Amino acid sequence: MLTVETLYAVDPEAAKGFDTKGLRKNFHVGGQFAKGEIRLTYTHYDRMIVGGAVPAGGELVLDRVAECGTSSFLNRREVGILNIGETGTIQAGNDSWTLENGDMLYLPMGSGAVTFAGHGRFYIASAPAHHAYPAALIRPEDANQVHLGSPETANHRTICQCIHPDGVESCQLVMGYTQLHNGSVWNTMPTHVHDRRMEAYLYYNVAKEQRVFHFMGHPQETRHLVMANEDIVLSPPWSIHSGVGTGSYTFCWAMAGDNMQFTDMDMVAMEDIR
Ligand SMILES: O=C(O)C(=O)C[C@H](O)C(=O)CO
Ligand SMILES: [Zn+2]
Repeated sequence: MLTVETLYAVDPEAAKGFDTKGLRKNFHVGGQFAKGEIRLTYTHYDRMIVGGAVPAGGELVLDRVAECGTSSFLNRREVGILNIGETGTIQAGNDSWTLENGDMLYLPMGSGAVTFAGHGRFYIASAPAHHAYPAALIRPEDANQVHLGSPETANHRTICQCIHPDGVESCQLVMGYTQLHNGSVWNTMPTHVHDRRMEAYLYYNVAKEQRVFHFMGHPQETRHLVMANEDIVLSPPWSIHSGVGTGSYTFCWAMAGDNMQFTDMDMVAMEDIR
Protein backbone atom coordinates (compact mmCIF):
# COMPACT_ATOMS: atom_id res chain seq x y z
CA MET A 1 0.00 0.00 0.00
CA LEU A 2 1.30 3.46 -0.98
CA THR A 3 0.13 6.73 0.59
CA VAL A 4 1.45 10.11 -0.51
CA GLU A 5 0.81 13.47 1.11
CA THR A 6 1.83 16.85 -0.23
CA LEU A 7 3.38 19.67 1.79
CA TYR A 8 3.60 23.12 0.24
CA ALA A 9 6.42 25.53 1.01
CA VAL A 10 6.03 28.26 3.66
CA ASP A 11 7.81 31.61 3.76
CA PRO A 12 9.38 33.00 6.97
CA GLU A 13 6.77 35.76 7.41
CA ALA A 14 3.89 33.26 7.34
CA ALA A 15 5.73 30.87 9.67
CA LYS A 16 6.06 33.63 12.29
CA GLY A 17 2.30 33.53 12.84
CA PHE A 18 1.90 29.77 13.37
CA ASP A 19 0.81 28.29 16.67
CA THR A 20 1.95 24.79 17.70
CA LYS A 21 -0.71 23.13 15.54
CA GLY A 22 0.24 25.24 12.53
CA LEU A 23 3.94 24.55 12.98
CA ARG A 24 3.36 20.80 13.22
CA LYS A 25 1.01 20.76 10.23
CA ASN A 26 3.56 22.53 8.04
CA PHE A 27 6.93 21.20 9.19
CA HIS A 28 6.46 18.00 11.20
CA VAL A 29 5.98 14.72 9.34
CA GLY A 30 4.95 11.84 11.60
CA GLY A 31 3.67 8.31 11.13
CA GLN A 32 5.72 7.48 8.03
CA PHE A 33 6.75 4.03 9.26
CA ALA A 34 3.74 1.72 9.10
CA LYS A 35 3.90 -2.06 8.82
CA GLY A 36 3.22 -3.31 5.29
CA GLU A 37 3.12 0.21 3.82
CA ILE A 38 5.09 2.78 1.92
CA ARG A 39 4.25 6.29 3.10
CA LEU A 40 5.71 9.33 1.37
CA THR A 41 5.50 13.08 1.78
CA TYR A 42 6.04 15.12 -1.37
CA THR A 43 7.42 18.48 -0.25
CA HIS A 44 7.66 21.61 -2.33
CA TYR A 45 11.04 22.40 -0.74
CA ASP A 46 13.34 21.58 -3.65
CA ARG A 47 10.77 18.80 -4.39
CA MET A 48 12.35 16.60 -1.76
CA ILE A 49 10.27 13.50 -0.97
CA VAL A 50 10.67 11.85 2.44
CA GLY A 51 8.98 8.81 3.89
CA GLY A 52 9.22 5.24 5.04
CA ALA A 53 8.81 1.68 3.77
CA VAL A 54 8.24 -1.14 6.26
CA PRO A 55 7.86 -4.48 4.44
CA ALA A 56 7.43 -6.37 7.77
CA GLY A 57 8.49 -9.69 6.24
CA GLY A 58 6.55 -9.18 2.99
CA GLU A 59 7.37 -7.24 -0.17
CA LEU A 60 6.62 -3.63 -1.04
CA VAL A 61 7.14 -2.13 -4.48
CA LEU A 62 7.81 1.56 -5.06
CA ASP A 63 7.04 2.32 -8.69
CA ARG A 64 4.50 4.84 -9.99
CA VAL A 65 3.87 7.83 -7.74
CA ALA A 66 1.19 9.99 -9.34
CA GLU A 67 2.53 13.20 -7.72
CA CYS A 68 5.80 12.84 -9.70
CA GLY A 69 3.97 12.67 -13.04
CA THR A 70 6.26 9.91 -14.37
CA SER A 71 5.61 6.23 -15.01
CA SER A 72 8.11 5.18 -12.34
CA PHE A 73 9.31 6.98 -9.20
CA LEU A 74 12.97 7.08 -10.22
CA ASN A 75 12.50 8.11 -13.85
CA ARG A 76 13.69 11.63 -13.01
CA ARG A 77 14.76 11.22 -9.38
CA GLU A 78 17.48 9.75 -7.22
CA VAL A 79 16.99 8.30 -3.76
CA GLY A 80 18.89 7.61 -0.55
CA ILE A 81 17.50 4.83 1.64
CA LEU A 82 18.65 4.30 5.25
CA ASN A 83 17.76 1.12 7.12
CA ILE A 84 16.87 1.95 10.73
CA GLY A 85 15.39 -1.50 11.39
CA GLU A 86 16.51 -5.10 11.20
CA THR A 87 18.03 -6.81 8.15
CA GLY A 88 16.18 -6.14 4.90
CA THR A 89 16.73 -6.28 1.16
CA ILE A 90 16.20 -3.83 -1.66
CA GLN A 91 15.97 -4.85 -5.29
CA ALA A 92 16.09 -2.59 -8.34
CA GLY A 93 16.37 -4.04 -11.85
CA ASN A 94 18.69 -7.08 -11.71
CA ASP A 95 20.50 -5.86 -8.61
CA SER A 96 19.74 -6.62 -5.01
CA TRP A 97 21.32 -5.37 -1.79
CA THR A 98 21.10 -6.57 1.81
CA LEU A 99 20.94 -3.71 4.27
CA GLU A 100 21.76 -4.16 7.93
CA ASN A 101 20.78 -1.56 10.50
CA GLY A 102 22.70 1.65 9.71
CA ASP A 103 23.38 0.82 6.04
CA MET A 104 22.38 3.31 3.36
CA LEU A 105 21.69 2.67 -0.32
CA TYR A 106 21.97 5.23 -3.11
CA LEU A 107 19.87 4.51 -6.21
CA PRO A 108 20.23 6.74 -9.25
CA MET A 109 17.75 8.08 -11.74
CA GLY A 110 16.48 5.31 -14.04
CA SER A 111 16.73 2.47 -11.51
CA GLY A 112 13.13 1.39 -12.18
CA ALA A 113 10.81 -0.13 -9.62
CA VAL A 114 12.27 -0.60 -6.13
CA THR A 115 11.27 -3.66 -4.08
CA PHE A 116 11.66 -3.62 -0.30
CA ALA A 117 11.65 -6.92 1.59
CA GLY A 118 12.63 -8.46 4.91
CA HIS A 119 12.50 -6.74 8.28
CA GLY A 120 14.08 -3.39 7.48
CA ARG A 121 12.56 -0.06 8.38
CA PHE A 122 13.59 1.97 5.38
CA TYR A 123 13.82 5.76 5.50
CA ILE A 124 13.49 7.28 2.04
CA ALA A 125 14.77 10.70 0.89
CA SER A 126 14.54 11.54 -2.79
CA ALA A 127 15.30 14.59 -4.93
CA PRO A 128 15.00 15.38 -8.65
CA ALA A 129 17.99 14.20 -10.74
CA HIS A 130 19.40 14.70 -14.24
CA HIS A 131 22.15 12.05 -14.44
CA ALA A 132 22.57 8.41 -13.43
CA TYR A 133 25.50 8.02 -11.04
CA PRO A 134 26.33 4.44 -9.96
CA ALA A 135 24.15 2.80 -7.32
CA ALA A 136 26.06 2.23 -4.08
CA LEU A 137 25.62 0.58 -0.73
CA ILE A 138 27.23 2.61 2.05
CA ARG A 139 28.01 0.74 5.26
CA PRO A 140 28.76 2.76 8.44
CA GLU A 141 32.52 2.16 8.01
CA ASP A 142 32.38 3.67 4.50
CA ALA A 143 30.99 7.00 5.70
CA ASN A 144 33.23 10.02 5.98
CA GLN A 145 33.33 10.98 9.64
CA VAL A 146 33.46 14.54 10.91
CA HIS A 147 33.85 15.07 14.66
CA LEU A 148 32.26 18.16 16.13
CA GLY A 149 31.46 19.67 19.52
CA SER A 150 32.66 18.70 22.97
CA PRO A 151 31.32 17.10 26.17
CA GLU A 152 31.57 20.50 27.94
CA THR A 153 28.98 22.02 25.61
CA ALA A 154 26.88 18.81 25.47
CA ASN A 155 27.18 18.75 21.66
CA HIS A 156 29.89 16.13 21.13
CA ARG A 157 28.90 14.28 17.97
CA THR A 158 30.09 12.45 14.89
CA ILE A 159 28.68 13.37 11.50
CA CYS A 160 28.69 10.41 9.09
CA GLN A 161 28.54 11.63 5.50
CA CYS A 162 27.26 8.87 3.19
CA ILE A 163 26.04 10.47 -0.04
CA HIS A 164 28.26 13.49 -0.75
CA PRO A 165 30.55 14.86 -3.49
CA ASP A 166 33.74 13.26 -2.09
CA GLY A 167 32.11 9.87 -1.51
CA VAL A 168 29.09 8.35 -3.22
CA GLU A 169 28.21 10.86 -5.91
CA SER A 170 24.71 12.12 -6.65
CA CYS A 171 23.04 14.91 -8.61
CA GLN A 172 21.89 16.98 -5.64
CA LEU A 173 21.06 14.69 -2.75
CA VAL A 174 23.48 14.98 0.18
CA MET A 175 22.71 12.56 3.00
CA GLY A 176 24.12 11.06 6.16
CA TYR A 177 23.45 10.77 9.84
CA THR A 178 24.77 12.24 13.06
CA GLN A 179 25.49 10.26 16.21
CA LEU A 180 25.52 12.02 19.56
CA HIS A 181 28.21 10.84 21.95
CA ASN A 182 27.30 9.57 25.38
CA GLY A 183 25.91 12.40 27.51
CA SER A 184 25.74 14.92 24.66
CA VAL A 185 22.26 16.05 23.66
CA TRP A 186 22.62 19.05 21.34
CA ASN A 187 22.82 18.72 17.57
CA THR A 188 23.74 21.46 15.11
CA MET A 189 24.49 23.97 17.84
CA PRO A 190 26.09 26.50 17.18
CA THR A 191 23.48 26.58 14.48
CA HIS A 192 23.29 27.75 10.88
CA VAL A 193 21.09 28.36 7.86
CA HIS A 194 21.76 27.68 4.15
CA ASP A 195 19.31 29.55 2.00
CA ARG A 196 20.61 27.59 -0.98
CA ARG A 197 19.46 24.21 0.30
CA MET A 198 16.54 22.74 2.19
CA GLU A 199 17.11 20.04 4.77
CA ALA A 200 15.06 17.26 6.38
CA TYR A 201 15.86 15.52 9.68
CA LEU A 202 14.63 12.08 10.73
CA TYR A 203 15.07 11.53 14.48
CA TYR A 204 15.48 7.86 15.44
CA ASN A 205 16.87 5.71 18.25
CA VAL A 206 14.79 7.92 20.56
CA ALA A 207 13.50 5.93 23.56
CA LYS A 208 9.70 5.76 23.88
CA GLU A 209 9.55 8.07 26.89
CA GLN A 210 12.08 10.59 25.51
CA ARG A 211 11.71 13.51 23.09
CA VAL A 212 13.89 15.82 21.03
CA PHE A 213 13.05 19.52 21.12
CA HIS A 214 13.80 20.60 17.58
CA PHE A 215 14.41 24.28 16.93
CA MET A 216 13.45 25.87 13.63
CA GLY A 217 12.57 29.27 12.22
CA HIS A 218 14.32 32.40 11.07
CA PRO A 219 17.31 32.93 13.41
CA GLN A 220 15.57 35.89 15.03
CA GLU A 221 12.14 34.16 15.25
CA THR A 222 12.88 30.68 16.52
CA ARG A 223 10.16 28.14 17.30
CA HIS A 224 10.31 24.57 18.53
CA LEU A 225 8.68 21.26 17.65
CA VAL A 226 8.62 18.27 19.99
CA MET A 227 9.83 15.18 18.14
CA ALA A 228 9.27 11.54 19.06
CA ASN A 229 11.05 8.48 17.65
CA GLU A 230 10.91 8.22 13.83
CA ASP A 231 9.49 11.73 13.40
CA ILE A 232 10.68 13.78 10.44
CA VAL A 233 11.01 17.57 10.41
CA LEU A 234 11.41 19.77 7.36
CA SER A 235 13.76 22.68 7.43
CA PRO A 236 12.98 25.37 4.84
CA PRO A 237 16.13 26.99 3.41
CA TRP A 238 15.64 30.09 5.58
CA SER A 239 15.35 28.15 8.82
CA ILE A 240 17.76 27.05 11.50
CA HIS A 241 17.64 23.30 12.30
CA SER A 242 18.97 22.17 15.64
CA GLY A 243 17.75 19.97 18.45
CA VAL A 244 18.23 19.01 22.07
CA GLY A 245 17.21 15.61 23.40
CA THR A 246 15.87 14.60 26.79
CA GLY A 247 17.82 11.40 26.14
CA SER A 248 20.11 9.92 23.50
CA TYR A 249 19.15 9.87 19.83
CA THR A 250 20.49 9.71 16.29
CA PHE A 251 19.24 11.67 13.31
CA CYS A 252 19.49 11.32 9.57
CA TRP A 253 19.86 14.52 7.58
CA ALA A 254 19.19 14.93 3.88
CA MET A 255 19.60 18.04 1.77
CA ALA A 256 18.74 19.16 -1.74
CA GLY A 257 19.17 22.46 -3.51
CA ASP A 258 21.67 24.67 -5.20
CA ASN A 259 24.98 23.25 -4.09
CA MET A 260 26.32 20.16 -2.35
CA GLN A 261 29.00 21.68 -0.14
CA PHE A 262 28.37 20.41 3.37
CA THR A 263 30.50 23.23 4.79
CA ASP A 264 28.60 25.96 2.93
CA MET A 265 26.63 27.20 5.92
CA ASP A 266 25.86 30.66 7.25
CA MET A 267 26.63 30.31 10.94
CA VAL A 268 24.36 32.15 13.36
CA ALA A 269 26.22 33.86 16.20
CA MET A 270 24.86 32.96 19.65
CA GLU A 271 24.18 36.61 20.48
CA ASP A 272 22.00 36.94 17.34
CA ILE A 273 19.56 34.09 18.09
CA ARG A 274 16.12 35.12 19.28
O1 LIG B 1 25.01 17.81 14.10
C1 LIG B 1 25.19 18.56 13.12
O2 LIG B 1 25.81 19.64 13.20
C2 LIG B 1 24.63 18.14 11.82
O3 LIG B 1 24.31 16.99 11.63
C3 LIG B 1 24.49 19.18 10.80
C4 LIG B 1 23.57 18.81 9.69
O4 LIG B 1 24.03 17.74 9.01
C5 LIG B 1 23.37 19.99 8.80
O5 LIG B 1 22.64 20.86 9.16
C6 LIG B 1 24.11 20.07 7.53
O6 LIG B 1 23.81 21.29 6.88
ZN1 LIG C 1 22.16 22.41 7.80
